Amino acid sequence: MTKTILRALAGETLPTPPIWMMRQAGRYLPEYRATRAEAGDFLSLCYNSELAAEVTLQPIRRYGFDASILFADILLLPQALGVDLWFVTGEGPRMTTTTTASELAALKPIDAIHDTLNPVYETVRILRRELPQETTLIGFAGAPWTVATYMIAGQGTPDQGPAHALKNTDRETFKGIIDLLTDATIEYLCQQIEAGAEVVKIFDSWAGSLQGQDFEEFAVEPARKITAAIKSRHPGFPVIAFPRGAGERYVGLHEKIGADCIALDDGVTPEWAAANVQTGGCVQGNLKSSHMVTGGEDLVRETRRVVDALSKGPHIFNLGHGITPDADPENVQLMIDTIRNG
Ligand SMILES: Cc1c2[nH]c(c1CCC(=O)O)Cc1[nH]c(c(CCC(=O)O)c1C)Cc1[nH]c(c(CCC(=O)O)c1C)Cc1[nH]c(c(C)c1CCC(=O)O)C2
Repeated sequence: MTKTILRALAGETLPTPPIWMMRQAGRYLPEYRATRAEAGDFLSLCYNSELAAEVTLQPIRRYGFDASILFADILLLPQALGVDLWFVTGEGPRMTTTTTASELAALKPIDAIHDTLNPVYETVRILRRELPQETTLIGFAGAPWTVATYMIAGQGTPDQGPAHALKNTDRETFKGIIDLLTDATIEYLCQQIEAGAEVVKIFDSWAGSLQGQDFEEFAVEPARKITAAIKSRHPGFPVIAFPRGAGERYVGLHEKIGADCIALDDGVTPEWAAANVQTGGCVQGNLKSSHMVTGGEDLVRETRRVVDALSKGPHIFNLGHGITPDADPENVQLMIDTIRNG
């Protein structure tokens, strides 16, 4: 029997939506913290295929989610292109910046990325052997714009200011970065697919800060190119696009990007999404992740609200963004019970 997530992605309306959560393998789980300590640090965990597979499996064992997402990070790709990457505890990622034509030219050729990323493909192979038969394996990459915002600033920024500045002052170099990331992402995702990923998701966490034509050119168009290349090499292969913060621009995105599913953040209501986005195909989302911290009746009510609002079309239940380290694991169970038992 076809796995539930693949059925939803193919456009089927299911009586109970399949469930997974962004960042489901993460610091809110004691077993994750233990394995991360064993690995030493976050990046060592990403490149240790056995341990990365182990943390991917932990939330599947604990909760029986319908899908698991490969444990890795969107910033491994720029690292594979030759950028220095490290994580500062309590602050987040840091990397050497790429802001000039010569720095762009000094990056490694796309063919070389697999030397660094091979352990990620090995994680995928291990997972396909070890996941329960009914669990779908999702691979992923960052969208070019979101990855570029980190490469240009050298860190996370509240408003992606440095990337917007480069876009406006040296458009040629900026476009060169986007084009390189687009092509590299295609190769990266295709290797994940060949290793056994059954769906891929493109994370564009900062899509919402692109305005007007920039949104079309640097959020929609790269996602469209990546999706088209994947589907030309692997006909019918399902793709989820997550242009976070798209707001009203979520309308029509299935068609524009060619994706099978559009993932929704919590900036739109599920009722609005049912009327305006789900009409184009499967949607994923969009419970506020703060309910995993606060729990209680609000969690139950809002979970039911998302399920009910999106029940008339293809829907994969998820949060609007990743679960946070302060979430209570019991609230995750309450959410799942609410979805599965009404
Ligand atoms: C912007 C971004 C990154 N990484 C990612 C994004 C896009 C999605 C989003 O907006 O959340 C995506 C990502 N990061 C991670 C995954 C694995 C799959 C999953 O569990 O969803 C995925 C899909 C693991 C991770 N990536 C990171 C962690 C926490 C690592 C740890 O300290 O153990 C995990 C589980 C670290 C990370 N990685 C990144 C940041 C900014 C941080 C630090 C912030 C934080 O600490 O939460 C870059």
